[in-house]
Amino acid sequence: MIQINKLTKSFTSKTGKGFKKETVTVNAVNEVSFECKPGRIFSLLGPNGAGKTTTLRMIAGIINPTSGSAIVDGVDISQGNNEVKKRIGFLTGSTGLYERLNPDETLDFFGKLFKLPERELKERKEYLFEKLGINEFRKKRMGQMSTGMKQKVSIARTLIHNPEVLIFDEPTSGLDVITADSIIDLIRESKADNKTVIFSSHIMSEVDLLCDDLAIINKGSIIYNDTFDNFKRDMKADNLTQEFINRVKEA
Ligand SMILES: Nc1ncnc2c1ncn2[C@@H]1O[C@H](COP(=O)(O)OP(=O)(O)OP(=O)(O)O)[C@@H](O)[C@H]1O
Repeated sequence: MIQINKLTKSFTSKTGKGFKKETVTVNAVNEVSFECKPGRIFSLLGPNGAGKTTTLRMIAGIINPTSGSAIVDGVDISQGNNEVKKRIGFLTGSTGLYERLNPDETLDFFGKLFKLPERELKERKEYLFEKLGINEFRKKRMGQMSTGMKQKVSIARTLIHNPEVLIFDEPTSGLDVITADSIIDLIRESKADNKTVIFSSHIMSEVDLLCDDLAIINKGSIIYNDTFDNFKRDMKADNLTQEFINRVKEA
């Protein structure tokens, strides 16, 4: 379960030189509240720069909110991010991988970091490698892999400790349809295992495949938050993408 209440993030930066130096504040996320339930997939949908990544990074304890609160699997994020990290798997575009390691070594490394017992680590690794089609390149160094291969390994590394809460920031970004499909399949399986899943996207077709609950974020504020069934039922446009565009423009 994820419960967030009035989560807000402002970034302040300095621009210009000498006397012309100015402080600029960007209100990236503005009093955002929503709830993600176990056994359901929650989509955070929004155009570029809407505040999706910033929201997810706060939930994952990577950055501190300016104000507001988030409870992740019973843990308040303000209590420190180590407890939160044990409970979540966070996949983002910048998920780090060591160039010199192969997938086998990578998962061993992260499994040990989470103090997984050896047998559990082995079973989990084999399951994820099979599920994501990593076996054929499990001994290849990360530095020699394609974008899609790296993304698969990033996902396996994110899920190695079998977390209760899965946070995916644009999980299929840059992937071909076959690779994207195996990731969508894994997300569905996590839902069947009663995990809490949240993913961000700006691709409506992907949302259509996975979503149970939907929030649309625009310019840092939530402009829609309901079940996906209700979204489809109340739709005025001919298709989901157009409905999304209309709602963002009308907000
Ligand atoms: N570290 C930062 N410093 C200053 N501004 C930032 C920082 N991170 C994000 N922003 C700003 O906050 C706003 C929201 O950015 P964010 O990355 O959360 O959007 P997004 O919805 O994930 O976009 P995209 O779909 O393009 O990835 C943007 O205006 C962005 O420029």
